[in-house]
Amino acid sequence: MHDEPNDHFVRAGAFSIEEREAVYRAIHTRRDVRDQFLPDPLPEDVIARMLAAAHAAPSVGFMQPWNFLLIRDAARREAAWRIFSKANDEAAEMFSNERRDSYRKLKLEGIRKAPLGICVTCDPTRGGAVVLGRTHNLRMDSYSTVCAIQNFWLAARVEGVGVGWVSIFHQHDMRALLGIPEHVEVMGWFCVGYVDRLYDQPELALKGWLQRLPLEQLIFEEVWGKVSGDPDI
Ligand SMILES: Cc1cc2c(cc1C)N(C[C@H](O)[C@H](O)[C@H](O)COP(=O)(O)O)c1[nH]c(=O)[nH]c(=O)c1N2
Repeated sequence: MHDEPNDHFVRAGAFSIEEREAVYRAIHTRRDVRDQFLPDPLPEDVIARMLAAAHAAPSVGFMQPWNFLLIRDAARREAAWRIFSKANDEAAEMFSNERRDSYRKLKLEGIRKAPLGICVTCDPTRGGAVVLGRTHNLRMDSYSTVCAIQNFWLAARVEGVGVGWVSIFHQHDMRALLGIPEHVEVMGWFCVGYVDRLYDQPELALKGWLQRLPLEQLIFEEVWGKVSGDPDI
């Protein structure tokens, strides 16, 4: 028996080395952007490609529960910022002393600076009363919408567009501002725009809030808690 060298054949469906590197580059250099937005409006074809990427996401039972509300109006973005600001003050109070001071120094949104806001929603009624794959965990609709968001985020990266996820607000405030029906979940407000720079690491790591965990500590073998090299239980 001998091993076939890998580069002598291309696995069905595999990308070329250059394509693979490009995809991994998009994944590893995607960033959450808060403050680096430029005011330039995004061309419609760029927005269309990013939304098409979002819409290509997997979804439970193919229910496609997402909607994308595009908000360009500065006054409405200002109102969204006020909604954020109220919740952000509440959030700061949830941390104790030193951590609260560090929290207050963080910039956690670019709602007014980014020329485009996109509110992504999840409609749990989209697929009818019973949805294939969602029968025993109703949250699968939100998980599906997060897949669409991640696709959007990666597409934005390859377009040179920055995206920042803002989740610090009361659902009912955002629903009221944007006329979103009561039964629809607000997944986030996304600040979208060209950027003057991208950090090479998560901003929260650079600012000393939290660091990336070592991957090897997060991979278990066979049973919860058993990491590679541990003796068999
Ligand atoms: C569900 C969810 C919700 C939020 C976020 C992310 C996700 C997945 N993130 C962005 C988050 O802080 C960021 O992704 C991590 O810090 C890692 O940084 P990079 O995305 O790798 O740059 C985020 N960032 C922020 O400044 N304000 C926010 O309200 C949120 N909310």
